[in-house]
Amino acid sequence: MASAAQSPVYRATTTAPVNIAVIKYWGKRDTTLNLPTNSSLSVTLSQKSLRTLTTASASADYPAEDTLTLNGKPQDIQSSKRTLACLSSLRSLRKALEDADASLPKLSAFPLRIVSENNFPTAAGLASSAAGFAALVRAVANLYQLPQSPRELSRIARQGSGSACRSLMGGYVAWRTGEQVDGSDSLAEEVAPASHWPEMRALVLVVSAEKKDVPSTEGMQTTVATSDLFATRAQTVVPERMDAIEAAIRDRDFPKFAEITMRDSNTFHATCLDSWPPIFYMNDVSRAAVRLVHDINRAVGRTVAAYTFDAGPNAVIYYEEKDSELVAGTVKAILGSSASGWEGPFYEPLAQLNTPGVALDKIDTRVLDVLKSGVSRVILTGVGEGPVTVEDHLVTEKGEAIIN
Ligand SMILES: Nc1ncnc2c1ncn2[C@@H]1O[C@H](COP(=O)(O)OP(=O)(O)OP(=O)(O)O)[C@@H](O)[C@H]1O
Ligand SMILES: C[C@@](O)(CCOP(=O)(O)OP(=O)(O)O)CC(=O)O
Repeated sequence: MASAAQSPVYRATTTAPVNIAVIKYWGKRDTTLNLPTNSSLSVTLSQKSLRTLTTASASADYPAEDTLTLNGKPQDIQSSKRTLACLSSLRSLRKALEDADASLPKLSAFPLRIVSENNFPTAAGLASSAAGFAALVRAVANLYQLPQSPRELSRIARQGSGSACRSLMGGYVAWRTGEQVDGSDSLAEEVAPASHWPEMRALVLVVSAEKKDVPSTEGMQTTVATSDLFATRAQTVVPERMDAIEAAIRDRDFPKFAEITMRDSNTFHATCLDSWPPIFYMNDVSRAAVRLVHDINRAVGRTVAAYTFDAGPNAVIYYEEKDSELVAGTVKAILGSSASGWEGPFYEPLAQLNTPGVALDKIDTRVLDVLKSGVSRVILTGVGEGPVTVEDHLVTEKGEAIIN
C-alpha cells in the first residue's frame, strides 16, 4: 500500500454506466484519434445492475507517475496510449483554468491516483471499457472542476475507447461520426433521455465470461482492411438506419426499434464473417438466442423482443416492461435454476411468475437445450441514467487506495 500523503489530497468519485449499441460502431477512419467510420447509437443501461465506480485523486505528495488501480490490480497506464491521451487532454483543460485564475490549486501539476471497480467481469464483452473510460474521464473532470459538458467530454472519452463516449450520458445516445479530420465534431449526444422511454428493458444472457479471442480494436481493423461488405455498411446501410432508429425512439415504436436493432447486429456480424481471416464472435448459444427471439415474436404475433450482440457471444435482449412475462418470463422458464441472476430491481414483475409467457412447445426444442446448457447467468436491467457523482470514495483522505 502507498504511504499516506501529508499535503492535501483532492478527490472526486463518480459512477458510470455500460451502454449497449443498437447501431454498432465497427471501424475506424483514424486509429490515432479513434475516429469511427460510421455513427452509432446505444441505450445506456441502469447502474442499479452494471456500473463502474471510479475515484480520481491528486496530491503533491504522490510519487511522480500517475497510477490506476482496477479491481485491486495496478494497471500499466504508462504503456496505455489511450489512457495517457485522456489524462493529457484533461490536464490541459485544468491548466487553462489555473492560468486564468491564480487562486486555484495547481492540480494539473500533481500526479493522479485513480482507483476503479467494475461490478461485473472486465474484458468479457460486457462493455467494461465503455463504462471504465467514461468513469475515468468523468472522475478526473470532476476532480479538476472542469466546466465542459458531457458532449464536450465525450471527445476525450472517445480516445480511451470509442464506445466510452456514449457512456457519459443516460438514455438513448448517438455518437456522430463527424466530418472534421481533427475529430472535433466526432461527439456523443443525447437523442432522448431515459425518461422519454423508461419502459425499455434489457436482458443480458451471459454466455461466456471468459476474455474474448479477438479484441474489438483489432477485429475492426481487420474488417476495415479486408471486408468487401464493410464499405456498404458504413456508407449506405448505417446512415439510413440511424435516421430510422432515431424516429423509432422519438415515436417509442418498439417493433421498428427492434427490427433495426436485430438487422444491424446481423449486418455487423456479417462484416466480421466477411473479414479475412473471418472473425466469429457469436457461437451456437448466441444463435440459439437469435432463434428464441424470432420464435417468441412469431408465437406472440408481434415484435416484442430484439436481440443484439457485441464483440462476443453474450446476447442482449431488449423488450418493453409490459412484455416482461412474454420475453423474460419465457427465458426464465427455459433456464430455470441453471442460470443465476434472477434478482434485482427489474425482477419484480417476474418474481411470482411460474409459467412461461410463451408456451415452450412454440420454441424449437434444440434451442431450449442449447440455451439451458450454455447460459450461465442473466443480468436483468433497463435503460438508465448517465454518470452520477457519489461520495463513497475509493481513496482515503490521506490518499490511500481502498481495495474492497
Ligand atoms: N474501470 C475501468 N477503468 C479504466 N479502464 C478500464 C476499466 N474497465 C475496463 N477498462 C479498460 O478496458 C479494457 C477492456 O476492454 P475490452 O474492449 O477488451 O473489453 P470489454 O469492454 O469488456 O468488451 P466490449 O468492448 O467488447 O464490450 C481493460 O483491459 C481496461 O484497459
Ligand atoms: C461491438 C462494439 O461493442 C464495439 C465497441 O468497440 P470499442 O469501443 O471497444 O472499440 P475501441 O474504440 O477500439 O476501444 C459496438 C459498439 O459498442 O458500438
